[in-house]
Amino acid sequence: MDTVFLNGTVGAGKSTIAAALSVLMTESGRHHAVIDLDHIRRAWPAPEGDRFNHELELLNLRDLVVNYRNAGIEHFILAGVVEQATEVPRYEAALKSRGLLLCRLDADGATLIRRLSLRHADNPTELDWHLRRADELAAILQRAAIDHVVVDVSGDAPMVTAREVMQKAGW
Ligand SMILES: Nc1ncnc2c1ncn2[C@@H]1O[C@H](COP(=O)(O)OS(=O)(=O)O)[C@@H](OP(=O)(O)O)[C@H]1O
Ligand SMILES: Nc1ncnc2c1ncn2[C@@H]1O[C@H](COP(=O)(O)OP(=O)(O)O)[C@@H](O)[C@H]1O
Repeated sequence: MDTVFLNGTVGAGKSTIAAALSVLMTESGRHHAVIDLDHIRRAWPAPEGDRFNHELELLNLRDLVVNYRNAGIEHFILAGVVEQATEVPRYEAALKSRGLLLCRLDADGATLIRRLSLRHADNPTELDWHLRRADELAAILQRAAIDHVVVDVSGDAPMVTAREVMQKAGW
């Protein structure tokens, strides 16, 4: 297993847990990289029919991974969204992965509202979009049921969740 893909709805804590995993991997001396997929698909405009710039994200990932692997990186921690099973092998190919754990972070509705309200406190329009998308995407991900493991993140501190994910990945 060389990759953990943190999946989950908007505000579930993907970026936060990715950072916590990085701390644990550093502590145990393992070469790794964190790739926040939101960052490598943030471009405007997005093409018709691909509003989240998914194709550009995959192209960017493939190129980044070449550089990371040349630099000796052996483990990848990704934070992003996978809605469909057909996308998993596309990520594995872009990563040239020897095993990918798709791990969904699941938070209850009240937790999502609390976290998003804090994160978007300065922008009511953005908060409104994220709250709506959080519900919608949570339902899509639950219905799709493609994740290898689902970890509840409603109560725990990020490092506690990160330890649980490390264990599930066998890292
Ligand atoms: N299918 C799918 N693929 C990728 N990303 C998805 C998807 N569905 C929702 N999201 C989440 O949408 C949030 C908004 O992203 P952005 O602010 O970059 O908006 S946009 O891409 O410009 O539309 C951003 O959430 P936050 O990271 O919480 O802001 C994305 O993670
Ligand atoms: N385990 C946690 N406990 C408390 N707050 C958290 C936890 N995980 C995430 N948060 C907070 O919730 C918000 C959303 O987390 P973030 O990592 O940005 O989610 P995502 O990447 O899934 O959109 C952030 O403000 C973050 O600081």
